Amino acid sequence: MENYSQNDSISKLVKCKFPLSHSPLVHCITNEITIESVANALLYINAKPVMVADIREFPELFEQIDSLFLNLGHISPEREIALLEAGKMASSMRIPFVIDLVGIVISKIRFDLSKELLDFKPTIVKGNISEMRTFCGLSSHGRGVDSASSDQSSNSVDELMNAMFEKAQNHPETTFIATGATDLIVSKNSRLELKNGVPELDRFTGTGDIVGALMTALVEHEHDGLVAGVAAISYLNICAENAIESTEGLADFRQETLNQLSLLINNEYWYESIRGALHA
Ligand SMILES: Nc1ncnc2c1ncn2[C@@H]1O[C@H](COP(=O)(O)OP(=O)(O)OP(=O)(O)O)[C@@H](O)[C@H]1O
Ligand SMILES: Cc1ncsc1CCO
Ligand SMILES: [Mg+2]
Repeated sequence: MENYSQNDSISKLVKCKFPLSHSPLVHCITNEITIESVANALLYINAKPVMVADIREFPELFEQIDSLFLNLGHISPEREIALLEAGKMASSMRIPFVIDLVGIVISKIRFDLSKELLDFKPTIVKGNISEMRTFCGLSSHGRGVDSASSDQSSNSVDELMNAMFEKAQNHPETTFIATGATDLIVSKNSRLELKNGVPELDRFTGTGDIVGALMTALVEHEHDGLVAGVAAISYLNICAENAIESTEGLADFRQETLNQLSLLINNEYWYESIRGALHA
């Protein structure tokens, strides 16, 4: 395994992702708690958000969108129907889409829904480390929508990386991503760890939703979930590293992290700050 210093091969992967060469129209079915932050985060990186949950509009809307974000954060019977219908349509129309496993540790309803959505061959399935452990059938200490520090020990992270790699062998079209102090990005042929970010990212709500939406903006028609995942996580986490330098208090930190989403683009060499390791 390579070390966690700035890593040339990872940097080369993501170099081309920012700034976006066009403004992709990103359809989000997401939770009401963070929906405004998610929409603005997409606008700050020059993508176009559109939040639509009424399935009657899907046939026309799906002719217009470039990618789709399906977030399980606040489900209801109607939302469940919309998530499944959207996954089915994206799959049949070959529109890249991302599933965010928010709160999957809470109930069997969310767990079963995530498995149904997996059948539609998403480009990316992501969650925090505890959520991804539940999804992979491992024990998990997650509470509500947050991950547990006990799931972040190096043994637990190694165990999760192996479980995700096994999943990827059975689902070769999908990239599996677990976020936390260490982020794991796994596809059929690749395993990566990323180490940017600051612990305060776990202290305001919506960072997971935002990073999920950012990767949705970056998936392209060749459905490259791995590169989109690495670029989105690294970009947000380096924004947060910049923000922590100049702020005090969580509300200011939140504001400045979001502000940095629109500013870091101006640094042509932002990707040189990525710390990661690529497993052979
Ligand atoms: N302790 C940490 N150190 C560094 N970066 C972190 C840490 N915890 C989370 N992050 C970063 O914050 C972002 C969100 O990850 P996190 O695992 O908190 O998502 P989540 O729990 O799904 O978020 P949400 O609060 O929206 O539910 C990711 O980019 C991740 O790399
Ligand atoms: C707090 C919370 N509860 C359901 S979704 C959500 C936002 C974080 O994803
Ligand atoms: Mg969190």
